[in-house]
This record gives sequence, structure tokens and C-alpha cells, in this order.
Amino acid sequence: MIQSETPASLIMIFGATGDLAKRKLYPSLYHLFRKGKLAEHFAVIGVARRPWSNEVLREHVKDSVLTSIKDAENIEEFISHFYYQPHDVSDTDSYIELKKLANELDSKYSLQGNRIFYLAMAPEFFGTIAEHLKTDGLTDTNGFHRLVIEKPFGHDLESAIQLNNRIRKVFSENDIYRIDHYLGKEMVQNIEVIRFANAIFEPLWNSRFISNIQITSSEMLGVEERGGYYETSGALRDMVQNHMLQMVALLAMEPPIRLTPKEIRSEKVKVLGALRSIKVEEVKQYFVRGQYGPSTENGEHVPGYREEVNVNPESNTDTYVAGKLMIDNFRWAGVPFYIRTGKRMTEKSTKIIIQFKDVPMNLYYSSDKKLAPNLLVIHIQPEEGITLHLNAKESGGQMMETTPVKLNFSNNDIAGLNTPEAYEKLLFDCLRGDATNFTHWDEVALSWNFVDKISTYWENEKAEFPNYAAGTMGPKDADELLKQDGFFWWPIADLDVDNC
Ligand SMILES: NC(=O)C1=CN([C@@H]2O[C@H](COP(=O)(O)OP(=O)(O)OC[C@H]3O[C@@H](n4cnc5c(N)ncnc54)[C@H](OP(=O)(O)O)[C@@H]3O)[C@@H](O)[C@H]2O)C=CC1
Ligand SMILES: O=C1O[C@H](COP(=O)(O)O)[C@@H](O)[C@H](O)[C@H]1O
Repeated sequence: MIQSETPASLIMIFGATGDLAKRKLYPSLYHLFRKGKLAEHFAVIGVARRPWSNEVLREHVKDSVLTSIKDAENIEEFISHFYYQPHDVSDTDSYIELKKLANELDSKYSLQGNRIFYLAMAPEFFGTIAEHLKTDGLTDTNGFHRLVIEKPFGHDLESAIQLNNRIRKVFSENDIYRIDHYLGKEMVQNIEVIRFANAIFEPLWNSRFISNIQITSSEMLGVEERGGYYETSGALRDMVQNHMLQMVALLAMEPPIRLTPKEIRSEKVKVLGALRSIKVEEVKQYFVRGQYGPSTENGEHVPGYREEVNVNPESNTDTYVAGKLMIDNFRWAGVPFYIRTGKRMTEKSTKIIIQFKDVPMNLYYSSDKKLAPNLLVIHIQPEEGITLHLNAKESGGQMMETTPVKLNFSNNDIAGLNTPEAYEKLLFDCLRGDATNFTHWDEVALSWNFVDKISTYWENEKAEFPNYAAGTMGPKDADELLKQDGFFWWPIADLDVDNC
């Protein structure tokens, strides 16, 4: 049940000394606290192996908050709710101590037995922790018990099924919150509203009026210190299996009959189930992979992927993926959804471009010239907003000449609006029991099923890497994907249809 008020709760963070907790979880919890969105009755237990004390954790939390928020009011009160338990998650005995501390805090803060277990750790520990929580009695309370799981949820369909079976022995599907932080982004959440709350879009949102949809999520950074993880993942598993396919599902789904988690997820599941399955021999026709090579920026050497720490110097791992997805249902028959994502590209940006079909003929001056197509651009990040590209009369001209114009809405221009960080929203949803913006097992399974065919083919074929220089928009072959259909990637910077 979704609660309107945040209920009292004990939040247990496994991996409390790690990067995610420091950069995302503590600042997000603090934001909720400051906005009064965290119940007065809350306590946090941080768990990790390091021999820290409550005081050390509290200072660490304070530092992490002060890094992003300079005027952190009531920070001392906030950190006083944090407790630390040194604990190796594979060590059976340490759960007894953890249970004792949890029960003490339950009484001290009147937490009503409500517990959130946040697994901010490497995925190989997820199953073990979930099992111990049950066998060692941490879920033996009267309140709710919710398990929040970070990505990656498995490495392929097979491992995801195994993991799911393990955690489902302890938690029901309704109590499992699989994080996809893109679902916490303001403009990703806005996709549904743009589509279903505007009479001008929904009638056009189909194969009769849309020629293609493009989703780009580009990053400027390389793999940084995450080479070890990334070598086993690559861009396909790291970004496409989850974030990119989730955006496709939101763009393509049918209107849900109600805005409940069950109905929304069920519509997304139908889209993922309708993705045209790619046969091994077709992978090259639908997908392009890339890996960044070295380059020079302002006279400085920018390392190629194979030079990064913990990366095999002959690595076959993809740091870039572009693909053409077809959704074989009535609404989308024949409309390609192009996706691309990669590290060390020209800029950090996530944008969705919906390109509408051309009008039947150009009635206006220069009628031999093609009119610019109408585009709806959804800016996910760093700007947040939408732009509608239209054609209008060239101002002051004698002839009926057209010129492209833009209608712009930018969230960033609303004074005083400070869009909450994705993790803040997702933590708040979890506290209230709203699983809408978390991925259901059926979505995870269908996404892996789709991606596995591609990864299996790629793992067995040695690629000619590197094939794009750091600081560029990826390999040339990605342009061919669209060219063969008569399209091209719309630029993501200062999109100006006139110059394309
Ligand atoms: N960092 C990020 O931006 C993102 C991370 N994620 C996911 O979040 C999860 C955590 O990532 P991240 O924080 O970067 O990882 P880190 O390596 O920074 O942190 C891992 C944490 O696990 C603890 N740990 C490791 N082994 C044990 C053990 N046996 N018993 C108890 N604690 C242990 C470590 O603490 P100690 O050494 O003290 O034991 C540390 O607190 C991963 O699944 C990752 O894929 C997802 C999206 C983004
Ligand atoms: O999940 C991940 O996402 C980030 C990109 O997230 P964003 O919010 O900054 O767009 C990516 O860098 C990372 O490799 C991946 O694991």
C-alpha cells in the first residue's frame, strides 16, 4: 500500500563505507530530512567491514552531505540518527549483533518494526544477505520489510533468474525495489505526463505520424576506477539492459488504465515483450559496438579504454553501443527506435528526439526544398525540459517562406526549482511503499532476454577495437544504422534543424 506520509523506519545500508552511499545515499537522505519528508522516527544502520564506530560513520555522513550542500541546517541532529555495525556479510555470526542493534533502535525510535534493507554492495552478495536477513530473524518484526537492490541485477538472464529465486525465498515481489536510477530522473518521469496529459501528442503518438525515435545518453568521462566491473559489463549491460530499455518502454507503452505501479509496469512489460528479437546472424544489422581509443585534449593525453586501470590491454569490451529496436505491435509497426550510449563521447547529455513524419507536400516558397520535420525533444539531462520544433512563416518576408522555430520549456528556468536528485525521489518512494519507479522482475527478465542474444554474439566475435577516439560521438558505423533507413542522428548539442 502506498502511504501518503513517510512512515517510521529503520534503514539498513549494506555497503555504508562505499562510493554510492557517500555520493548519493547520504545526501539524498539529508535532503529528505531537511524537507521534512523523512519521518521524525527514523534511524540508519550502516554496515560494512571497516572497523568504524558510530562517530566515524557520522563524520563520514556529515562530510558527504557538506560536499554537496554548504548550508546543511540541523546536520548534527541528522547524523545523530546514524549507527555503524562492523560486519562481514558472509559471516553468519555478525547478523546476531545486527539484529540486536536493530531491535534496540526499533524501541529507541519507535520504528514499529518497519525496515528497509538497502544493498549498496557488489551483486554477488545480494543473495547471501537476503537469506541471512530471514534466517537470522531480521525480518521477524510486525512492520514492513523492503529490500532495495542496486544494479546490476544479474549478468545475463540465467544469473538474474538465479538471483531472483534466492531473494524471492525471503521477500515477495511487492517488497523488492530494484533500482534503476533513470526512473528517478525528473524528465524520465515526465515522459508519461507529456504523452498522456496532452491532447496534442497522444493522437499522433504512433506509426502513422512518427517516423523514428532517437535516444542518446552520452558521457564524457571514461570508466575511471570502475574498470574491473566494466570489463564484465560493457555499455550493453551497464546502460542498455536497464536505463535505455526503460526509456524505450516509457515512450512506447500504451496508456495504463490507472496510475498504479501494477498497471504501469504491466504496460511496460508488454512493450519489452514486443521488442523484435534479434537473431545472432542479425546482430550486425541492428547493433553497432564501439570502444574508445586514446586522444589528446588541450595537449593532454586522454587514455584509451585499453589503457585504463584493471582493463585488459586487448579488451573486447564495448564502451559504446548503438542499436535499432523495432517494436512489433500495432502502434509501432515499422517505426525504428534508435538508441546510443557510450563513454568518452563529446558531451554529457541524455536526450530523446521524436521525429514526426513529413507533411505530404511543401506548399510554400522553395517548394523544391524539403520542409524541416517537426521534432519533439525531451531533454533529460543536464538541461531538463522539452522543445517542439515547428515551421513558421519567415518574419517580414514578402514570399510565403518558412523558417524553423522552437517552442521551449525548460525546468531549469523555473525560479527556485531545484529538481531533486533521482536517488532522493526513489528513496522517498520506497519509504512510502510506491514501487512504480522501480523495475519489476518481468521487466528485468525480458530486458536480459533481449540483450543476451547481442552479448553472446559479441563475446564470440573479436571486435576491431578501438574504433572511436575519446571525445567523439562514437564509431562511423553507427551513422550507417540510420542512413540505411534514410535517417541520421540529430545532433545533441544546440539542435538546429535548419543546419542538419
Ligand atoms: N557508485 C555508483 O555510482 C553506483 C553504484 N552502483 C552499484 O551499487 C553497488 C555499490 O557500488 P559502490 O558503492 O560503487 O561500491 P564500493 O566498492 O565503493 O563499495 C562497496 C561496499 O561494500 C562493502 N563491502 C565489500 N565487501 C563486504 C563484505 N564482505 N561485507 C560487508 N561489506 C562489504 C565495502 O565496505 P568495506 O570495504 O568497509 O567492507 C563498501 O562499503 C554496486 O552494486 C554497484 O554496481 C550502481 C550505480 C551507480
Ligand atoms: O548506471 C550507470 O549510470 C551512469 C550514468 O548515469 P547518469 O545519471 O550520470 O546519466 C554510468 O556512468 C554508469 O556507468 C552506469 O553504471
